[in-house]
Amino acid sequence: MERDQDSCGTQLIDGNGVFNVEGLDNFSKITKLSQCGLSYAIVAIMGPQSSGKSTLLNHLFQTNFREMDAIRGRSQTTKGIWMAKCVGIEPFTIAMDLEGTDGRERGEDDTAFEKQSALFALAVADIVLINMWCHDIGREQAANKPLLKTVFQAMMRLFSPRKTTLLFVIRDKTRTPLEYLEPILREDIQKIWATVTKPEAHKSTPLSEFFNVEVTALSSYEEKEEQFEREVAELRQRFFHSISPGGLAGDRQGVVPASGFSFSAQQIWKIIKENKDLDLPAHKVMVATVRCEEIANEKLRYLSSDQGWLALEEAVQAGPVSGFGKKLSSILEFYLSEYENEAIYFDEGVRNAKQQQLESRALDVVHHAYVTMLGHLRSKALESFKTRLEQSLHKGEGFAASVRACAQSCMVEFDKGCEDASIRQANWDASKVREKLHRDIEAHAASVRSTMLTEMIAKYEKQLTDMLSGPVEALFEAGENDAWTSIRKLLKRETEVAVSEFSTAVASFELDKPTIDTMVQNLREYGRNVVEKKAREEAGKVLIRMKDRFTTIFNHDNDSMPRVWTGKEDIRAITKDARSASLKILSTLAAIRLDEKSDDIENVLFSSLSDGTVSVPSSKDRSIGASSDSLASSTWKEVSPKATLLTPVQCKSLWRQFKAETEYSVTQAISAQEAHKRSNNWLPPPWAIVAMVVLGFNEFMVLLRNPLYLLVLFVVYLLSKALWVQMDITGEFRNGALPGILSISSRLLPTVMNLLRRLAEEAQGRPTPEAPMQQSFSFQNNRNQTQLNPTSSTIPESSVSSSCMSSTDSEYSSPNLMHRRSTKISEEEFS
Ligand SMILES: Nc1nc2c(ncn2[C@@H]2O[C@H](COP(=O)(O)OP(=O)(O)OP(=O)(O)O)[C@@H](O)[C@H]2O)c(=O)[nH]1
Repeated sequence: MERDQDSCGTQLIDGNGVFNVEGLDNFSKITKLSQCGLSYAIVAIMGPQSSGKSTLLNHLFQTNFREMDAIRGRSQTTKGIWMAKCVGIEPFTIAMDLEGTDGRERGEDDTAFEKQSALFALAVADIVLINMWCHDIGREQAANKPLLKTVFQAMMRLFSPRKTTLLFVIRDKTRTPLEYLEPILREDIQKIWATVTKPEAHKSTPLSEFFNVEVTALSSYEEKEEQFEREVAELRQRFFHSISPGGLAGDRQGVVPASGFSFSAQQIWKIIKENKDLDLPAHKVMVATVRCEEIANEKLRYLSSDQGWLALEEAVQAGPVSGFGKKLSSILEFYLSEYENEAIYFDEGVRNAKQQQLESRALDVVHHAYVTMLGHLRSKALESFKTRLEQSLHKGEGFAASVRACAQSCMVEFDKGCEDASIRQANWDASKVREKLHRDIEAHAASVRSTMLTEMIAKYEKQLTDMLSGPVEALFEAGENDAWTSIRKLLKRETEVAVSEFSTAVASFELDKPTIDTMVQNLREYGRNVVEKKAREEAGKVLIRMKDRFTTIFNHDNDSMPRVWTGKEDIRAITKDARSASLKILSTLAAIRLDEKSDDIENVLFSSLSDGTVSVPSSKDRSIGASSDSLASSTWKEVSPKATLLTPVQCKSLWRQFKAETEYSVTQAISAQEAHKRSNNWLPPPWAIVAMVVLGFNEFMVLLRNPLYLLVLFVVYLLSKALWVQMDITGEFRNGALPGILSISSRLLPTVMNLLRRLAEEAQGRPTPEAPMQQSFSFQNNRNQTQLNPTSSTIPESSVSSSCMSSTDSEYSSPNLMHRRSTKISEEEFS
């Protein structure tokens, strides 16, 4: 039983020729046959039925094949083909017990299975024991002759010699020594070999090329058991290291690796059963193909479920993995070497081809992880570039130099990462990812450069705006003769400063010259535009500027002191000066003069307007002089439309509006002068005073003698004084006696009533409501409304009539003076 367990006896093919696939796989698994590589041997035994084959194998290899019970007589015990592991023999040796030949059980003519099993034994076994009775040697009708013929013919169908060892075991040897028997046997063998029909290629091939022929003789097991045992033990020794050079199967050929034995045996038997020719070399390639494929698939399956690989795959999804290439390489290496170890004994061509396939498929399995890894390396390098560039720029390094240095270090870092991620088994190309990184870096650098340049340009533009806007406005406000000369100088100076600073700053970007030139040109144009814009703004406010200038000059003396109209001032000359200064402002703001080109605007304006031909039409003279025709145009001579701020027509209209709105000031000044003169002459003439003293002497004395009269007189005085103050009698008479009397008469009754009501309310002790204040009409200086839109080619005539007074005009806005607004000043007073 123990022996049976060790040898694992299994029926390989049953009596009906059915191959026991499961049994063979089980046998291979238990005996670990598949791990033997080429280091295994197969010994088969064939011979007549009941010739003691099973007995011999069992004694020789400690197997447990079924033996016939001697007492029951010679009948067939072994059906089909059995196999068992030879116990204690090195290397691994399989013993195959074949069904006996010429058996009565299958009938005389049924030799098909005999031939099939003989062919199978020759195809798979390295050593074939031919069991024969000693007494059959030399006999013409011996049972072994058809057997040998069958063997030799089968060998011809294998296509190639395997150098199988045929060990003739002579059973029940007689006293005739082996030395005499062996030549006879060999002669018999040669004779049979000669009679076998051979293919053309092997017609003259000697037997020795196909077979190693060995002969041994054993004593009868039944009669001389001890001697049999001894001789069997000696024979057993010959099976140790049988496949080594010099061993029984030392020069065997076409061995199928042990892991392919099961499949090979199945296929061989299948071909034999189909009665096809058995091409062993082709079969070997076929077995190699199938087995290598199987091994490769198995390794690929193991790789896909490898814990190390799965962990690495998961880790790389989350981020870059240090030593990625090394780890992956060793995992791949492990499975590829496993394949190599298992497939090493198969056909080299097939093995290598399958190995390449396995490598390629294994690389396909892991490639996505590599791509992910490269993606991480790329984004990491890009982020690193961004950070380093920011730091470098923060330190004040030049832009182009920073980009170069950071890009270089990041590319080096990426290359190192790629090197670390690369695997030994593949020469994967990271150049596309590298190029992408390069492009990303360049795109980022371009974006930063663009932002920085935009900021820098904005900074210098702001600098220009700050340096030009205020001073230009001040120069326009000052209205000096050389305003545009000063503006040109200012623009040139500030533009040069900005351009110089900008050029220094932009140098670190290492831009090409045309680009820098364009930027500088743009900056220059920007400065110019600032001035032009300011000029247009000022042109829009020209009316206000003119009025301000007029008011300033008209209301202040040469020492900038407010003027008091005493009657000594030459209002005509002062008005002319003030209007000239205002006209000068109009001339300055009529056109942009940044190109140092001379123009005739000032002359035209002065000649057309300052002589009084354009003025508020009066009843006396509504005609427009011939010289005003020069302003009936929408363009200035020698000034481009682009540089025109105020067209001649606009200037004319503005001047008319200006004059209309400043007339009031002049009128007020004249009135003030007259009033001043009158106020200095309010006492009656001396003769009237003397007459009053002489004629009123009696009344004066009466008053002195009667204090009641004095009291009444005092009350009358108080009332009169109150009325005087309340009604501003002096003010009312400032514009003449008749208007004064009319005004006082119309207001006298309400004023008296008002005074009485207030006195009554005070007598009752109630808080006195403020007397209704005289409504204050003030002409607010609505500058915004009067701002002129310089882009407009024409000024609506209606705007001329709208009042646009400066702040200083408010002094003329008291209600009692308002009605005088209608007073027309005669043309000769101003012209
Ligand atoms: N004369 C003689 N008989 C033997 C010898 N060895 C075994 N026998 C006997 O021969 C008979 C058949 O033995 P097996 O070993 O079963 O023979 P076999 O060739 O395996 O028989 P099959 O498998 O049926 O073909 C048995 O009764 C054995 O005792 C021997 O050396 N000489």
